[in-house]
Parts: sequence; C-alpha cells; structure tokens
Amino acid sequence: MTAHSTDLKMLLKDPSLLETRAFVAGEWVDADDGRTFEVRNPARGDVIARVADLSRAEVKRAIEAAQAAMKDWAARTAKDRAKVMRRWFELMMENQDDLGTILTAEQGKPLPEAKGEIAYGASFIEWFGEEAKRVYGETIPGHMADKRITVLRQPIGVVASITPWNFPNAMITRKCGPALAVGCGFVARPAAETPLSALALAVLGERAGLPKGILSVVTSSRSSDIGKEFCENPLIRKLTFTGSTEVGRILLRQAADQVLKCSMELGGNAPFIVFDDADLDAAVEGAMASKFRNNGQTCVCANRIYVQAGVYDEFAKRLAKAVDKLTVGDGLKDGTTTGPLINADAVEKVEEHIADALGRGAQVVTGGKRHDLGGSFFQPTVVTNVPADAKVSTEETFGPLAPLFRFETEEEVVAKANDTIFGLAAYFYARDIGRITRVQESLEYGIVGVNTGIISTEVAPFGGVKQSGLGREGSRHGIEDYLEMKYVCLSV
Ligand SMILES: NC(=O)C1=CN([C@@H]2O[C@H](COP(=O)(O)OP(=O)(O)OC[C@H]3O[C@@H](n4cnc5c(N)ncnc54)[C@H](OP(=O)(O)O)[C@@H]3O)[C@@H](O)[C@H]2O)C=CC1
Ligand SMILES: O=C(O)[C@H](O)CS(=O)(=O)O
Repeated sequence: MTAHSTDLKMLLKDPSLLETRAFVAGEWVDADDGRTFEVRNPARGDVIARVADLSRAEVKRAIEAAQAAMKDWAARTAKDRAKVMRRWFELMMENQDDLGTILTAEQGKPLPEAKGEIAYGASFIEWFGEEAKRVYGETIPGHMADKRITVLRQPIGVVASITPWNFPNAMITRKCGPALAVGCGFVARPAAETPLSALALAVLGERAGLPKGILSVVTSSRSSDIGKEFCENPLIRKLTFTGSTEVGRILLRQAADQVLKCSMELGGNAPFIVFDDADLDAAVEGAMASKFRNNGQTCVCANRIYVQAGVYDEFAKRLAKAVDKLTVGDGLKDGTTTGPLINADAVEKVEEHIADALGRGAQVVTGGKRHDLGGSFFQPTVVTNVPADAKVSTEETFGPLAPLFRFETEEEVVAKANDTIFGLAAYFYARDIGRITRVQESLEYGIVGVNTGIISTEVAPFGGVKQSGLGREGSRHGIEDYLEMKYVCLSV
C-alpha cells in the first residue's frame, strides 16, 4: 500500500476519519479566508491532503468557546467525564488501523509502529480518565481555634497545546488526556507536517461525547502567529509544549509577559552506556530499540553510545550486524522497519553529523549515505571511534545515526554523559548491582533506563531536567500541571 493524494481515503475502513477542516468551537470549519496548506507523504513527497490554514482570529474563537464550554464540563462529576474519556479510548482502539494508516501517511513511520503509537496515545486518555476520579483535596489542622483550613484542587482553565510531528497522536493525548479529564478546555495546534492525526482524534472525541467547544484543533501553517495568540490571550491559563529546546525558549519568553504557566517537553541528547559487565546481546537489542525507533526521530533516542574499552569492538560488530537487518522503505509497505525522515532538513542534519565525525577521524562501519530510494530515506548508520569534540556529542541528531564513543572508567563515562545542557533520558547496561546503583543515582536526567532501551509508558512520569524541559507528563504526577490549588480559610 502507498498513500498517494487520491487514494489515502481508499485505504481507510472509515474514510470520514480523514478530516481536512479544522475543529473550532465544536464545528468543522474552513479558514475564514479559505486558505489551506499542503500535507505531504514523506515517503513519496506527494500531497495527501490540503488542510484549513487558520489565522489568529479563528484561534481566538476556539479559545473563547473552550472558556464557555468549561463551565458545564468542569461542573460534571469526574466519574461522568471519565465515562466520556473511556468511550474516546475505546473508539481510538476500535479505529486503530485507520488512525495508524493516517499517521504513517503523514509522518512516515512503519504502520506497525504507527499503530503502536495509537495504542500508546490512547493509553493516556484511558489513564487520565481514571486518574481524574482520584484528584483529592485536603483538610489541614487550623492554626487558630476558630479557623478551619481546606485545600481545593480545581481545573487550571483553558489549556493551549503545541506539539511536534514525530508523535502526531500521542504527544497530543499526553496533554489533552489530563487536561480534559479534570475539566479544562483544550485548544490543540498540531505541527503543520502532521495535522491529520490530530483531526482524526477530534472526530473520535466528538463521537465519544466531548461537549461542543471543549476541544478544538486549530490547524495552521503559521506556528509563530498561533503561538503568540496562545501566549497573549488572557483566557489561556496554561501552555503545554513539546518540541525543540530552541522553540521552548521562544515560547517561555513570550509566556513571561502574562506569567503564563508552562510545561515544556523539550530536546534531548541521550547517552547510552555499555559497561564491560553488560549482557552484550541485550545491550545491542536495547540500542537498536532506543536509537532506531521512529527512525531516530524521538527526543529519548540514544544520541551518544558509550562503550567500555573491553567490549567496544565486539559490541560495534554486533550492533552493525543488527543494523544491517533493518529494512528501509515506505511505512505502508509490509516488512518495512525504517521509514523516511520527515523532510530534507532532517536528512541534511544527519549528513552534517556524519561528515563532522568522519572529518574528526571517525569511521563508518555501516550505512553513512542517503538511501537508494531517494527522497528523505537514509541508510541506518553506525560510526566508530567518534571523538568527544564531534558535533553529535552536543547536538541532537534526530535521525538514524549511531555514534560509538570508547571509554575506560565508570567515573569518566558518567562525567561525559552528564556533560550536556540536556537532561531528558539516559540508558546504561551493566549487571553489577553496586555499579547500577551508583550510575543510576549519578546520571543527571529525568529518565534513566537500566538494561532497557524503551522507557515510554503512561504510568510513569516522563520529562527532563536542565534544558530538556519543565514538568512531567504521564503517571499520577502528570495531572498536577492541569490543576490549581486553592487554600480556603474558614472562620467559624
Ligand atoms: N521532550 C519531548 O518529549 C520531545 C521533544 N522533541 C524535540 O523537538 C524537536 C523535533 O521536533 P520539531 O517539530 O522539529 O520541533 P520544533 O520545536 O521545531 O516544533 C515543535 C512544534 O512547535 C511549532 N513551532 C515552531 N516554532 C514555533 C514558534 N515560534 N511558536 C509556536 N510554535 C512553534 C512547530 O510548528 P511547525 O512544525 O508547524 O513549524 C511544531 O508544531 C527535537 O529537538 C526533539 O528532541 C520532540 C518530541 C518530544
Ligand atoms: O516525542 C517524543 O520523542 C516522545 O516524547 C518520546 S516517547 O514518549 O514516545 O518515548
């Protein structure tokens, strides 16, 4: 199967899930001025849809509608909101195949991986529908005989969301799940590269019973304009962003004017450390999962692979052998394990990092070039003997490049792993319990995978330290960002 502009609908069991209008205030609308922007299939480069290109005026209407809808939605019981969230979860899973096909068509990841993202995305809707029923307040022993102290937990208000193209479903549900479950209004602006998954999510949310106006999906090619509306509109109480640290800084600066509450899931530079006491086959498996998931386009991908000298050559040989088994191709084609990169810029970033490493003395073990398929396809690549001053040491590649660095001691590698402005995810493989305890405590990261390369789940707090972000998503902690605490002092 391939997704050309005329046949994507033909690939769907329910073609009505392929929506190209924006979802504003409970209505499916074109842009006021009729403008649209193109969505392209990264595997072929052809246009698969033309989507409503909204301006700030339409976004303003969406925000006002969310504010109006919140009154009744927040007044409903958590149990009642949970029923709607549960139905939404069920509809996502019932339509997993179609949602996966739409996601692969616009983002490129292999269909099995896209369907996996749908299940991952749906898990946040399920999880937070349940968590909302456990948002407890508290009473505090009064400080004076005639005072009674209570603490209420209430929805923070209208939430604005800006999300990236690499997980077009799950990055939205990881935010709208908790926000809607506790009673907030939600206005989502998906990446221009991948709006179709967000619109399909809204189709199912409407069918599940979300009240008119409580959720809007404002599609636009003008990300900066929409971001400014989110930061400047006084009805917005919370901005939640997932994307690069560079854009996160821009939004934080803009949000400062209104002292707008922000949560930021930003860039990463994950170290992946293999100690000489590691199970090497397990370490290779973990490195493959962490590095090549979504073709290396995740913020938690292994970005630097440190291997202790005693096992360096053997690990490099086994990793290259595993990489050579990857099958690059169209994500909708059976057997594809590795799709295209999102666009030409992404290809150039990978090439830049490879050229820089080779220029500093590294060697290519496998891959290293654009794929014969052309376009934004790239050969999964392993390079060895990468020096510490290579660009890939400090910059996130966001592509299928596995750079191997050699190290001698535990102290040396922990210092190198921590020597970055980022602090999202880190991984290491070892079996000595003393080493595992020391290293997991010493790594300056929000997430540490020990003898595993995959850490993503709705039940755990996902987020980074340093310049990888602010706040946590998922787990019981992930609901806090969408609640305000109110202290009530009653004089009796
Ligand atoms: N910590 C985490 O969980 C994650 C972090 N990331 C990080 O994001 C990067 C890759 O994603 P990528 O999409 O390229 O990141 P970007 O930061 O470029 O874009 C993220 C989103 O922000 C929008 N955007 C860009 N500029 C502005 C602006 N000035 N104002 C408002 N919105 C804006 C983009 O819209 P448009 O694309 O339409 O311009 C997109 O929707 C990597 O650095 C990766 O590590 C990605 C996913 C998860
Ligand atoms: O966009 C990303 O990189 C995701 O946050 C990674 S994960 O949550 O799918 O692991």
